[in-house]
Amino acid sequence: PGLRVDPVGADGPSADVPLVPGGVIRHKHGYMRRYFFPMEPVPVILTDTNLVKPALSWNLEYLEKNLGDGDFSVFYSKDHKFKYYDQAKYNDKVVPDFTPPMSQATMKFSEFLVKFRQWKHGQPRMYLQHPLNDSVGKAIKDDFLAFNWKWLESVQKEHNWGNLSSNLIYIGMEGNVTPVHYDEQENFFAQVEGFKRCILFPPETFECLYPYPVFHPHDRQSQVDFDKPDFESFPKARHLRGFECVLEPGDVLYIPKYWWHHVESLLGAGHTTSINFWYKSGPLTQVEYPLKPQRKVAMIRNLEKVVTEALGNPFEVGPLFEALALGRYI
Ligand SMILES: CCC[C@@H](CC(=O)O)C(=O)C(=O)O
Ligand SMILES: [Zn+2]
Repeated sequence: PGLRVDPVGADGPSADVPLVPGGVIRHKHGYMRRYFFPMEPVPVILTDTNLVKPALSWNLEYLEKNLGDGDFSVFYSKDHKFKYYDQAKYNDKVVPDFTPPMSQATMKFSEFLVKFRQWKHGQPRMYLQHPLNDSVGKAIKDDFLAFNWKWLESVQKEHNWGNLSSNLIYIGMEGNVTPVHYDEQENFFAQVEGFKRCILFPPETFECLYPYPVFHPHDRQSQVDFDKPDFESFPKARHLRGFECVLEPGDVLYIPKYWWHHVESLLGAGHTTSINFWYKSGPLTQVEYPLKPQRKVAMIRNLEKVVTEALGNPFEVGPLFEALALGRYI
């Protein structure tokens, strides 16, 4: 449903090219949305880790049979974008006109599957995102225990990472997008079913992606809309250059802490299933100079928090930093 001839498709009109305002780019497995910035290939995709090898049999039927009858968190979005927001930061005094861009429901996996399978184009899209916890059935537990933990633990030790904080399973519709954002944890992102395009930008891209203020519900998310960029408000977005790859089942992508990433499920390629492995960072090593960009982003976040708390009002933060910098540092 929803796949129609699109005259602006990369290779000209052909059956089943999805109708996307900005046009699409054909990929061997489906279609990718076209964006305004240049990209080069991600240099390294891990294809032989066997990290989630047992999960390569996790098709929807297997999951329905074995995931158990726990509750699952499912997000709904009126468009293709599932932009994360922190419910806890949703404070109408700080952000008076904030409207959550997606809604969340909790349901049994079987209920999710029924809705997921009968989805019609034009209805709100769905994205199941839930921690793998011990409510899952025995078969899933056994598969999970058979993940390549030995390799993962060797990496964790070698890089002095903290503990594994969570494994989330993601089941998305083709064409779903998680807009560009960064996380504060190291992430091994494993693709299980379907094809996911990941676009990465290094941490120093902070100034071209204009993240929301730390107290905003969209903290860590970029204000730049890749489908409709506002170059007036965010002029440096013109300088964006990304790294892209399309993950296939069995591929693992290392998304380092503070690296920006945009993730989309290829159009015309069926649903996607992914599992991520988020690690807390290890103990702070002593500061080394020159400061790494990650360290500067962490510093900016701390400054925003301290100054916002001290001023007691997020709207005074801008004027204070202007008074501090204009004519003195800029
Ligand atoms: C909720 C976000 C999940 C994932 C993106 C995706 O697969 O859609 C991601 O951003 C991450 O694993 O950090
Ligand atoms: Zn992320």
